[in-house]
Amino acid sequence: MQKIISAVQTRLADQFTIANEPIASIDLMERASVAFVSRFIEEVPLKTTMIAVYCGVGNNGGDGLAIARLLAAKSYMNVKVIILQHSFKTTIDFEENLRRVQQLKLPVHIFQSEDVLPIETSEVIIDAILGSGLNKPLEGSLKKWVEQLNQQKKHVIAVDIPTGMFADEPNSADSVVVKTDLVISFQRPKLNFLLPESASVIKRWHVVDIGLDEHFIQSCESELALIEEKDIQSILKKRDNFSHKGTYGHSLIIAGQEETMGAALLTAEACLNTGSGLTTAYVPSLGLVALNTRLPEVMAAIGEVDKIQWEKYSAVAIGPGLGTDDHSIEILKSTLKNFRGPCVFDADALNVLSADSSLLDLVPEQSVLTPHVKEFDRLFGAHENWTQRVKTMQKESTERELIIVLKNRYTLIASPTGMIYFNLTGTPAMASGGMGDVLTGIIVSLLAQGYSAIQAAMAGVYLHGKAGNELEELGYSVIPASKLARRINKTIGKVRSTK
Ligand SMILES: NC(=O)C1=CN([C@@H]2O[C@H](COP(=O)(O)OP(=O)(O)OC[C@H]3O[C@@H](n4cnc5c(N)ncnc54)[C@H](OP(=O)(O)O)[C@@H]3O)[C@@H](O)[C@H]2O)[C@H](O)CC1
Ligand SMILES: [K+]
Repeated sequence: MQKIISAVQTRLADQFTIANEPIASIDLMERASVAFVSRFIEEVPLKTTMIAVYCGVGNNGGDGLAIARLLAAKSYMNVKVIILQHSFKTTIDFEENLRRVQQLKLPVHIFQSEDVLPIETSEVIIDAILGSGLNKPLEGSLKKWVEQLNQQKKHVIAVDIPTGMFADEPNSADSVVVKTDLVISFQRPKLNFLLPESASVIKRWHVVDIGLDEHFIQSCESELALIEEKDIQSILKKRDNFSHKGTYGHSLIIAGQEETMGAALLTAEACLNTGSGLTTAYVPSLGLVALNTRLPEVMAAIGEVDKIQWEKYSAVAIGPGLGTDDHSIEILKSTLKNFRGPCVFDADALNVLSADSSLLDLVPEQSVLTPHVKEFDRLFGAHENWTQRVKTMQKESTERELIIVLKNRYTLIASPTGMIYFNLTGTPAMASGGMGDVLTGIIVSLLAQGYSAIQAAMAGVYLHGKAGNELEELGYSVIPASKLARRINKTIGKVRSTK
């Protein structure tokens, strides 16, 4: 698990590393710039590319100057430096790197506040104007310059963070930020890279290790963390000799209506392929033929709700394609009343819960809720931005002792301990109907196999995304959910075998 730290904590990590490694501040800047350049070269391999490095006068600008020098040393022939003198308060490391650049005789153009920037002729712009030191929205000449750069639609690569973007607090909707194709960021992604609002200014981001003290970072107080593969490997148990289907639990999936049987099938198929010992689907009788034909391993439960033998099941998933009519409400109420084991609430189950908060209050502790953003807002109220949603997740999860999985490009998982885990696996190729049903099937299967609710949510979300990444690598530009429901089996095997 990697802690995500704030801009303030990053500065402390920087100072701690300088004092304790020990390393001179200028050498840490050099190390960061070398790390940037090694990734930059992969992105822009052509040495004749015309590159303009836009620098501020703080340490982000200092990085920019060092990067310009390092690129020239790597035989990039057309590197120039533009210094935007937005302030006369330069840093020592900026001054030292300026001296080194001037010795090399690289072209350096300095612009003062009142100056108008000429049209940029370079193909690539490196944005080293401001980094994590941003303490207010861009205004005045800086704002004007950045607006002008954005209009030119160049290939822009930012150093650490796009100029004008806060690392860990929301930018207002009208604030001006450098629009980037790639951000090469230091040591950790910033919180805001992981929230959807960043999409308008960041196409891709990549983190490079600059050797900040990891022990210090991991000991920082932070309730935000990134899930890593090794966390999932330590969760996944191997299937023991002499184990049998009874060892791996019995999942009940309550899903589907006549027109939405596909949701039930996808959930059941994913559940089966994730290793639930037995899987039963409670579906309308009209769905029996489809279920028996498509998934012979899955048993069907049909008929009156009060005939369900709840004690047979180790875990229940309720909601995909269930509808919100009276019958669906009755099934949900019965589940809340009768089932004592772990439960996943998804899709229409969440819609019913949001329409009746007294039912939401009955959701047992340690249940897993898997809303997408609209379902989340229906459950917990409208939000102005994602920073607010992160706070709400944290509050609702700790107060209600629930695991909340807020599905997104980087899915967030809130634990009742107050921690928020971000998952980085997955791909936009997974943005297709039925993907959520598959995730629900994976999570309920893990619950039935005896994993705790937080383990099932974390492993489920990670493996779901990883299966998507693997399919994309196999050439799928869009991934049908059924494809992923079948792939998950292999993904689990691979993650477990690399233990
Ligand atoms: N910590 C690390 O991992 C390392 C970071 N490096 C690089 O350093 C930057 C952070 O550098 P810093 O000098 O702290 O800050 P910036 O360069 O981002 O900003 C410089 C100053 O600009 C002023 N400021 C802030 N907001 C605005 C604004 N909206 N308009 C105008 N000016 C602004 C502010 O000064 P004040 O006097 O106004 O307070 C900033 O201090 C980090 O991103 C990395 O790129 C190291 O090189 C390696 C280690
Ligand atoms: K920057």
